Amino acid sequence: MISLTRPNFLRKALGLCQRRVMESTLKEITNGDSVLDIKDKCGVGGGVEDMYGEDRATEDQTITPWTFSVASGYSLLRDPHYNKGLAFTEAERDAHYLRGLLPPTVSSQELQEKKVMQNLRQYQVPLQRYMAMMDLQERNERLFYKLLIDNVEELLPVVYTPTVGEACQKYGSIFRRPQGLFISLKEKGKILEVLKNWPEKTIQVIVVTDGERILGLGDLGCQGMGIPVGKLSLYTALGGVRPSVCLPITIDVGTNNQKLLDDEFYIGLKQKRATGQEYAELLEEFMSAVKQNYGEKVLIQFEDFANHNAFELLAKYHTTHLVFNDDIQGTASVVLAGLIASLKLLGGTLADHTFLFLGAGEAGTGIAELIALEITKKTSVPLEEARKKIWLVDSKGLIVSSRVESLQHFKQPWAHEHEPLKELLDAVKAIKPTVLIGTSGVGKTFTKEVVEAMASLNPKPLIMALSNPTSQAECTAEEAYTWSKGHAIFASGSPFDPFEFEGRTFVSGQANNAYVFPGFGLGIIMSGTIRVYDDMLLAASEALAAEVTEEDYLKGRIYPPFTNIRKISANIAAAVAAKAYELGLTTRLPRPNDLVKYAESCMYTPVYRTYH
Ligand SMILES: O=C([O-])CC(=O)C(=O)O
Ligand SMILES: [Mg+2]
Repeated sequence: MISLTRPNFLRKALGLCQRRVMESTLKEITNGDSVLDIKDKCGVGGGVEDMYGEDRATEDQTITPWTFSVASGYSLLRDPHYNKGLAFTEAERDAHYLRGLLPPTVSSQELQEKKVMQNLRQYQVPLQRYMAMMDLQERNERLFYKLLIDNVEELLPVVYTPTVGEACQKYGSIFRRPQGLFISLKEKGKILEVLKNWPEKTIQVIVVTDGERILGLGDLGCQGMGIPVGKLSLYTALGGVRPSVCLPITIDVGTNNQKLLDDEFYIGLKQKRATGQEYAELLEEFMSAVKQNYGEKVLIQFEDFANHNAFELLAKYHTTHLVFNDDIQGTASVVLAGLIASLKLLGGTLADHTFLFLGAGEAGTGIAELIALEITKKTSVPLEEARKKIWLVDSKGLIVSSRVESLQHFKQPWAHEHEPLKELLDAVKAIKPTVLIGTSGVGKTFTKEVVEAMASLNPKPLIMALSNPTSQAECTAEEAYTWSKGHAIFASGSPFDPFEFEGRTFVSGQANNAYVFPGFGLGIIMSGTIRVYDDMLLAASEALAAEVTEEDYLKGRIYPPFTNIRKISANIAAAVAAKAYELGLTTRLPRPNDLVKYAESCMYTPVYRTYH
């Protein structure tokens, strides 16, 4: 097996030369002469795709002297990309020097899957399951993804919210092997070099955090790394983006979390967060280095930045880079999908409803803006008017015009005429919303009184408790159904088990951005889209809403089950790509005729490959 440590052109060269290389003794080829040698022998030229210092245009750039070799024997068993454990066939054991390194039995991937699932289920503590899954990812990547894809409903809460939240909180203590790239203030001036230390040269998606607002858990500094790692494993499992093109990154500018600063096991910089110019300069260096190293078409997903930086980074880079903020845009797209779907149960159009948010940060204002945009697209109502159907409450109370001077800029469009109100309950009574959405990051804020008030105002109140993880949910599924006497339509950011109330089983939906970002990213990558536009988010929302079936509605859910997520992702990818083609933002030309089929054909599958 050729291990994956080579530049783009080498990949091509290898395709042609693999046999010749395999036939010659296992030789290590370093950069420079021997690499060029291979290129010559294979007749593969350099050119515009070749950005790793092997052509004239980039010859003044420094490079990392990665080597590649044919993995076999002991090292093959320890290479997570190629290891198959007991599933190596007799022929492979002969051809790859594995005899004696494995016990005699040969298992199928299915049997391995059954065994690992059995083992996982024996762990009672969610964090133990998380650690077992991370170990599997480190040991046998394909088996990890096979498990995740085949058992998505069961394993999503393990590798993603809520357990990933606890994992980040304890990341220092459970740390075994580094995952992803850490870029700290110490690397200032050297970020391009750091990127070159990553063994993969073709990267299509980066998820990056600075750890300042991890889920609803606050500043977890460098330990936020669990989030980019988890999000990218969903890119692969749910969206079919190959693991080798995914790169998790944590930018460490310090932390203001005193508990972490005092923790002897903390893995990050032990200093207060850098802000202002120092922060902006590091981010600027990062953004340019990414573009320089990976080109225009790498998707950079911002994740779990604090409000001020999240909005600023998106505003600053959306015209020059392929960027997407999951918490602002991904969450908005998923919630809008749920709202569109819920109209079948609630009746009317979006414009007929009144929305009240608790929380006016990234998710709250992002969702609010996308709802307003959808209303303007569907009616002739101008944006300003559409916004008036949407109200937000922040930690100081209802956002109203008398507060406008003191509001952060992203809240200002929501400052409508109204008397000031401090409490959510008062706002519910005064505004009379049909839809209540929690995006505050603060748990237990949809109290019994609030839910009862919603139920007294509406025959079917729509209640979304979006904050993550479960501990931060504004209310639980049980509370929403019980307090509304079974009338609420409920969705939450983290999963809740089905709940039985007065003989009826309610299955709530998980309004989590995980429904959209994997398919959204796939659509962008497969079409070679170079910028993200809001219309693409709307297309994703409509594609997701279209996946909700009668059967789902009967159970009271406004999202489809995650079991079908690969098909859903292909449809979202196709809808996003179709919109990008329509807007002229794509570079993969000509446009494939059947975008759904094309999306499916691009998707990574984790079945074992046969090694010759
Ligand atoms: O990660 C999740 O579950 C959803 C999300 O982006 C967040 O809560 O920040
Ligand atoms: Mg997030």
